[in-house]
Amino acid sequence: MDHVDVPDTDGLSVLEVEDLYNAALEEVQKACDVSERQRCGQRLAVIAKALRAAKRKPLEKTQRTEWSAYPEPVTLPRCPDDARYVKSFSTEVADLPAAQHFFHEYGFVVFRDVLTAPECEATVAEIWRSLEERTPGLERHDSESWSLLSSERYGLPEEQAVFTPQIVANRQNDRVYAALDAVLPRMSGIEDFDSPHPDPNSVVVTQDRWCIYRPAGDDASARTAENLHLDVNPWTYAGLKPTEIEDLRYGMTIAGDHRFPLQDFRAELTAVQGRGSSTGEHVQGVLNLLDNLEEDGGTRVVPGFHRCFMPWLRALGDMESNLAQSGQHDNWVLRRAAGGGSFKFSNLDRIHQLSRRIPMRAGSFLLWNQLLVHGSCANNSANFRIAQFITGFRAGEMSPGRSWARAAAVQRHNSGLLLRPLAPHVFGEARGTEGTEGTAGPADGRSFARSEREHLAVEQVLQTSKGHPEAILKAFEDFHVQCKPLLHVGPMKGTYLDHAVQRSSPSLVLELGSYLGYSAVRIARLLDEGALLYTIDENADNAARAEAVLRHAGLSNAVVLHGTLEGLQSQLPRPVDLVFLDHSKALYLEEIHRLEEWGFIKSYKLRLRIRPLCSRRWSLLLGILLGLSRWNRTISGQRKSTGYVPKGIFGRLPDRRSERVRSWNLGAALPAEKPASIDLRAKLRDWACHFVAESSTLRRDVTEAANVIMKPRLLVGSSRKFVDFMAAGALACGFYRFCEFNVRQKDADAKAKESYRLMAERAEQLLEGPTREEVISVLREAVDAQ
Ligand SMILES: C[S@@+](CC[C@H](N)C(=O)[O-])C[C@H]1O[C@@H](n2cnc3c(N)ncnc32)[C@H](O)[C@@H]1O
Repeated sequence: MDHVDVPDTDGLSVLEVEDLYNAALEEVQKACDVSERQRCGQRLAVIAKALRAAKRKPLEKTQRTEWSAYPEPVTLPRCPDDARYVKSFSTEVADLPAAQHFFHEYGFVVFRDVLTAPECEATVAEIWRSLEERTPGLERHDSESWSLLSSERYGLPEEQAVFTPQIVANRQNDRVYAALDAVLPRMSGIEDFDSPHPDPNSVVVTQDRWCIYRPAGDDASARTAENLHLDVNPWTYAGLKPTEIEDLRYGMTIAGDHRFPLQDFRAELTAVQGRGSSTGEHVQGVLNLLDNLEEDGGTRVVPGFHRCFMPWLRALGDMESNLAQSGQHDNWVLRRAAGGGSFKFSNLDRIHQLSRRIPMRAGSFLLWNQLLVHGSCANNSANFRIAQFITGFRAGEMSPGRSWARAAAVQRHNSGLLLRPLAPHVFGEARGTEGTEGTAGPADGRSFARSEREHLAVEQVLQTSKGHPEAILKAFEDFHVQCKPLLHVGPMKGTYLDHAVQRSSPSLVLELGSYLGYSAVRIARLLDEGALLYTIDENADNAARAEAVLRHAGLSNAVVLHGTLEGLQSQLPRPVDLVFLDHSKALYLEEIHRLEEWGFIKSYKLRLRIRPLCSRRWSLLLGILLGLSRWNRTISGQRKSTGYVPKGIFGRLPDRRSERVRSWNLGAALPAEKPASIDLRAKLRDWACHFVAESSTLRRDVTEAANVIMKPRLLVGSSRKFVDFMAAGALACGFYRFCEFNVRQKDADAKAKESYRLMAERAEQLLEGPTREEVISVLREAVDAQ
């Protein structure tokens, strides 16, 4: 492990450690290579631990004078049939007015029978399963092993949001939705509501986690810490401090730290800015999974605090005088990402006397106004306390950009899980273009399958570029690097496209594959007066987007048509002076024949997209080196190109068919040993002809990772190093697959690891004597033949 420079935090205030933490987090986000990121991540982990320790220091005194701003103590109404529980309401329509009245009065309300007993049991079982998997030795029925359950972190799991089947199902539960809908403030109609959610008043559920308090009885060390707080930065909420909530992209940007891809889901609660009311923009909630009595520990609230929020805040003064000071333990604000924060109350503050525990039955759903001070009490009983957190807000609160990014992120995390009819409301519906990977739910679920990246990209381009072609190109390129990879030709190959246009000064250009209009803008901006570009795309959404982009660029010399060459040929003028084929590689050859046959091209020079990038020799190398080819598979009867799989040196990938997009089984597809019958020479020539330099569509971090491995080899420049290039390519691909499947998606198919092992093995084989010599000789021959 590299040396990690960690500051000494002893004697620092919570605020000072918090500042160190924020700086360290920023460093992780800025780290530009894997090892730096790892080093910064280790440093961050140490500081995070110090911050947790600093926050746990005993609170000693309080000097607050704003007590007069607190609400009057109350006695809460109890359930008529069992006074051990707080009064509750059903989610039946007839019961809702009374529930709403209660909510406005006290700032919280309990809905009963929201989850059925089997749903509670399934959720509890899922939580146990997850705990047992991550805690060796823990067994739910073995009370001896319960000591392995940590009471740190308030009984919360490490991840900031959980995506397991029942947890996700509960987020889409009809009664959960009805309860949230009943108490959230409604939004008035919003013009041009451009959001993946069907309606501004759709209830969006937050992606949260669960908690478990083990029976602690008299064992103080097993109890979770008690606390009272607000999950909002009061000054931001009141508009006295800025919020960056609309900049949240939920881990969808490269800049977003992939180690904390879920932190934005937290920030969306803590960085809320109110719209002038004390109703609270969000409601927070606890879905109670076991009967929970007073002594079992769990949520408590300060009834009525929401109505005192503004006077209390005024009494506090400005935010700067409420930051924790060194050596002083008091009520204080903890600043968090995006201008958000939370407010912690000292253990000596009188507000503790005003708090009330909310005992409730299993299946009940407790909701409270986010402006209500709340927290938890320790479990002193012989029972478990287990609950799922679900909070909600109205979709209309989010700008379209944030809303689309959120829907796409949730879609990614929900991958493969059952989606119900409420999914478009609670998660948003990320629609997108053909050819993107899908995660469609089963028959009863709504389609929630497509990527939204094209939608987001065009939206960003239209918003950020001022209608100048160069600015538009730059906006696409920025989106590709900073947000999500696009399929556009990109600036590097685009330069060669520019040269081709400038060299031939065409009067009529035909482009197959408009996509979002990037290459069309490139071409059209260079055309002479009177010249025309026809660009066609078989995807209607893409054709419309390209049209919008070209209009935004003010390029009236480009005509966008929806359809294929075959369908549109009668409408297209001919002959053309330049054709840019950029639609489907599998179609190139037959389309060229058609173009000839139908009189579009009389004579031609064929330029492979990669060719101008480098000399012939280097293009050959690059093709082999990348060793990447689209792997066609059949999904629902349609051939789709779903990703990049390295073609193994010793075997061709069979056309494997699988319903599960993620189960790329390279390991099984490639034989571990070199088959005796393989014609290596033919194969290498085959590669030389078939390479497709798709680097523009690979993720930036992947190409970067590949470059780190390949660059030193490329610099050598000797033909003997070809094999090293190939081995490096295999390693880079294996590395990518390893990252993609095992780091970004923790629960991904274990076969990915196996495939990485095989790729590494293959790289080794390439470096061995006889194979190496054979490959070198064939490569020389192939280069000479070019
Ligand atoms: C690689 S993208 C084109 C990128 C674009 N030229 C650019 O650089 O901005 C491929 C596009 O071809 C379209 N496409 C695929 N098959 C097609 C076909 N047979 N006819 C027309 N368009 C097709 C897809 O819908 C997609 O939008």
